[in-house]
Amino acid sequence: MTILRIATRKSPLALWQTEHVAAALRAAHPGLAVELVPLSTRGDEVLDRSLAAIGGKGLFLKELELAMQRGDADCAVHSLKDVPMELEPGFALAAVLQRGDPADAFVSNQCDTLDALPAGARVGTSSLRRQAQLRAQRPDLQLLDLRGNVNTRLAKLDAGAYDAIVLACAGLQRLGFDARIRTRLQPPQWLPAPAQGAIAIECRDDDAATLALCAALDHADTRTCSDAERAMNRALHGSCHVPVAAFARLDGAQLALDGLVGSAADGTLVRAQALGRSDAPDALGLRVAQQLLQAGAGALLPSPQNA
Ligand SMILES: NCc1[nH]cc(CCC(=O)O)c1CC(=O)O
Repeated sequence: MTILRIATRKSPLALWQTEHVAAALRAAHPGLAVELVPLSTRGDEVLDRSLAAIGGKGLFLKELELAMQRGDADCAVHSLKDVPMELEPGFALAAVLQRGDPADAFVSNQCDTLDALPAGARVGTSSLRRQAQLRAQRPDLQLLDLRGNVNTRLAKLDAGAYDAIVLACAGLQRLGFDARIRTRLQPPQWLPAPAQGAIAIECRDDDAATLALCAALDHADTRTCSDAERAMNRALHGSCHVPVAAFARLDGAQLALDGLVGSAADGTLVRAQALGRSDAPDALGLRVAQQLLQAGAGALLPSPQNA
């Protein structure tokens, strides 16, 4: 391979993450030439309708996968939380990099904490998972839609459209906005999206050269935790249509997984937790999914015919 070409979305966060992967690949393979191939995706272009309405998060991957199929790019960089539980046939996750901060962030120009917001305050987020947890903790809040990239969301907060917003700490930190984080909304009380904070590299599953180059960046512990979280979400048929949250942590050979399913409409939360072995993350994910269903989560999930 003469040059490794990495497809990326054009948002500031996507470009940061892809530059980070490019630098890590150059460091792991001295002499390797790495280039970015920035592309527009339908998920970035259509901002006036909800992601669920235009086809879900897979839209962010489609254009990048087409570029890999055409041979215009060798691999693509994604936030792992935006990658559907089932990859398109012919593609594989060549690496999952060491996770950044997995927590959500409470961001406001008025208050330090969610509890300190005045009654009826306006909070922006389009994530059903975040809406459900906000409703559970503060049923009085007015929840408002908020889409766009991280910079756009902060600009809308600063323009006064919201009293507070909830974003991922990892995205804020990567873009140099650490100082905007007023509170880290931490597990196990507040759970992030499955695989939040982890960056993944996708490539064609028959591209042995790219798979081998990217393998150097794979972080075993992050892979283990994100596998457990994604297995739970997969078992619940989770997608961006469903408020599902999960967080796994490793303690030696022991893996602990917290999961929840919620209702964005009324703030009902069903929670489950289990311990398992670090060499069987998928089994633990399945077990927590079953516990959630036994505890009544099925009523909060869309029925298979609507999914
Ligand atoms: N939903 C979009 C998205 N996808 C990944 C991140 C941040 C980085 C990450 O969580 O890995 C964000 C922004 C956010 O949720 O605030």
